[in-house]
Amino acid sequence: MASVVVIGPGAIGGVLAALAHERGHDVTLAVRTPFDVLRVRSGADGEERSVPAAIRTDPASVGPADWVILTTKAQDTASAAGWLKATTGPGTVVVVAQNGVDQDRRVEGLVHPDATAVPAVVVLGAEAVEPGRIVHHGYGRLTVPDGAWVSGLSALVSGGDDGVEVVGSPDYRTDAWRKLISNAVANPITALTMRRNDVLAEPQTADLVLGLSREVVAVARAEGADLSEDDVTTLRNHYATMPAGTGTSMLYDRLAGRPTEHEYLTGAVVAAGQRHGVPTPLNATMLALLRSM
Ligand SMILES: NC(=O)C1=CN([C@@H]2O[C@H](COP(=O)(O)OP(=O)(O)OC[C@H]3O[C@@H](n4cnc5c(N)ncnc54)[C@H](OP(=O)(O)O)[C@@H]3O)[C@@H](O)[C@H]2O)C=CC1
Ligand SMILES: CC(C)(CO)C(=O)C(=O)O
Repeated sequence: MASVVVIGPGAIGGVLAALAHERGHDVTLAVRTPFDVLRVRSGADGEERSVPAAIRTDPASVGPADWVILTTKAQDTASAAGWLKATTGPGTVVVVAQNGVDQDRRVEGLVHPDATAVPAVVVLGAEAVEPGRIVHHGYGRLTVPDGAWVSGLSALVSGGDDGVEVVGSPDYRTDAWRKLISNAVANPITALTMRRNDVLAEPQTADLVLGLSREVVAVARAEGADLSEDDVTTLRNHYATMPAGTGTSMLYDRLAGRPTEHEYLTGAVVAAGQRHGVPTPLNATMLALLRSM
């Protein structure tokens, strides 16, 4: 049994915490807005399970753990500094399960110097409908760089009918940028239109989806990621077949009136484009709109 602290058990952290608890691990939830018990539902009509993991609101009440899974929004990482300091020690593996690229750099200087920070690409559809109450809309995969942590992370959250697959990648940079295509397309379009993902498959958004994706691929290639037009095609096919009713984390934030993560998604694309002299006019336009929301 491993000790696991999930910092920010909202949509993603709630699902991962439930899985680790149900697999017999000692799970602590490090929360900002308190709730009585974590509840996770698989699918909008599925059965809701209660997850009696320990809930803590004060970093002084926790100590170093084997695993720390950070699932706050990227812009909230700095506000979790107290938790990261209290829960990490020599040997702690800190999985930064957030969208964007270079997630591990976000915790530099915030974790114990002998802890290991591991970035994770999260492919998992989930929604926090209220603090501590999560709907897992479907699928689940964490992609991390190849390394010793892959089997340990699998033991926390994989297996069974509802487990999350953990994949060790030999080319994590490419995987992170591939995921960022989706986050620079789907997240802004759904958040700005206040529509669920079906908006991405409609004819009036087709040129925008294509143009935004191609800009991200061009920037990603300049960053050393091995992406191509095939990745754009794959994404468009994916949008054509997505289950009805799903949305994006940025849409859920906008619906709930919370700050959005755009600086770490569209903002990261525009900033990298500027570094490499790769034009990103469509992403820059989206960024201006997102900043004005
Ligand atoms: N939801 C999804 O389908 C997907 C999300 N992602 C990515 O995963 C990451 C997590 O997203 P998601 O789970 O949707 O986000 P949520 O907003 O649902 O959850 C984030 C949680 O972090 C908590 N939090 C924020 N700051 C702190 C803090 N200082 N201390 C403790 N808790 C804190 C929030 O608390 P409070 O209740 O107070 O707001 C909230 O419960 C993001 O990077 C997102 O882009 C990736 C793939 C899909
Ligand atoms: C589900 C997905 C892939 C949409 O881009 C996502 O990462 C998010 O909601 O943030």
